[in-house]
Amino acid sequence: MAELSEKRVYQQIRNFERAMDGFEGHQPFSRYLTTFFKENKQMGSSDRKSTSRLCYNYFRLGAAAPQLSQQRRLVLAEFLCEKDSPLVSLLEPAYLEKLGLSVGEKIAFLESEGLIKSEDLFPFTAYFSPQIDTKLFLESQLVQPHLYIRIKRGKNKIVRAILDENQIPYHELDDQTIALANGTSLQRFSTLEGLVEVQDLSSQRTLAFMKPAERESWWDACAASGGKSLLLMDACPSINLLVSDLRMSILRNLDERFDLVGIKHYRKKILDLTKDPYPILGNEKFDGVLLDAPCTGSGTWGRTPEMIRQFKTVKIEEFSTLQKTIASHVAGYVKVGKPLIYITCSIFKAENEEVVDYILNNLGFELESMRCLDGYTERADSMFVARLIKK
Ligand SMILES: C[S@@+](CC[C@H](N)C(=O)[O-])C[C@H]1O[C@@H](n2cnc3c(N)ncnc32)[C@H](O)[C@@H]1O
Repeated sequence: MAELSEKRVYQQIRNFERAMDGFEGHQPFSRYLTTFFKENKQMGSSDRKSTSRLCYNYFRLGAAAPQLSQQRRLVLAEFLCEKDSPLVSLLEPAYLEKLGLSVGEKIAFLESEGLIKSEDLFPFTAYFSPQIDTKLFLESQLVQPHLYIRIKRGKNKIVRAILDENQIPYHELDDQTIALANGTSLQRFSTLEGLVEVQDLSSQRTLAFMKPAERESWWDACAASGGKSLLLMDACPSINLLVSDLRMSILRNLDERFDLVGIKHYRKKILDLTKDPYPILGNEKFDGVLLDAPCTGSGTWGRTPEMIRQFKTVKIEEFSTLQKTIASHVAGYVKVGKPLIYITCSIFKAENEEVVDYILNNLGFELESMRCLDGYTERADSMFVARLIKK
């Protein structure tokens, strides 16, 4: 390797170490990195890119190879995540010929060398929902997910024209779903405003479980910035919708997004569903209730791999208890014969099947269908969705 590029690799490692040293885990790493770059104006765009790449690859190693130094772990992370790596070339040239192997083959190689245990890449496999394919899931954690967008109904042609005109590469999954390279910045294209929503593939697929009908009344009980509500209203704009969340500030973004796509008629309430909502909702009943519950988010950590080393498993039971409490407070608001749609972006059984069991055994529902949406096979998030019918 040439002198200059050797120097450059060591510089990249120093930048990586500085960025990692300052990260205390109190905020998402992406937000921390933005501040870090602002405070380090001497770093040019290629420095920022390489620092970001090395840090994210490092996080993707999860808890694997704890016996090694940070720098050795970084070499393994680069080896697992990249097909081409100046850092591997310099520090572990013996691995070079194996860089082009598939992720699964590379994991097997490092295991055979006694350097990692594959389950340490994501050390919570014992908690998985039974439908999760552990091997595929572990491999997927080493690959950056795609950015998915949902196209507003009927706007496919114009959106494709805008993407083509601006030479943005994309892959079309169907009329409304497009995959883009992660990091594609769509904010630059104001003509796309109101025509597309950033929404992960699995999140889009929850619509198949909603099956709304014209003019029905629906309640999105944990609406946040409105991802699921927008999906529902796009499919069936005549729905009479109530959205609620813990605080008004959480729903502010929903208002803006609804305004952009022209949704004007909806009701909004502040509800803490650890408490009985009767004082606010009274005897109202809905044709459909969406419960997109607060959860660990474990199905989305391919986008935030820093979570793997921060996460404490006691959280799983805490969320499971919260989910059951919230479910018990929304259950009474579903009309007989109508659905409660229970959704999480978790891959943990205690937040998924166990909560469904609780609902079935205690809250007067029968199960129509449930599924782990295995986004890990399509460079997407993984989610869980169940459609339960009120008896
Ligand atoms: C997974 S997010 C919802 C995402 C949203 N449905 C979407 O598609 O964009 C879960 C939401 O539950 C809300 N939440 C958490 N605890 C709650 C509680 N006790 N009562 C009501 N909502 C709660 C959170 O504020 C958060 O916005």
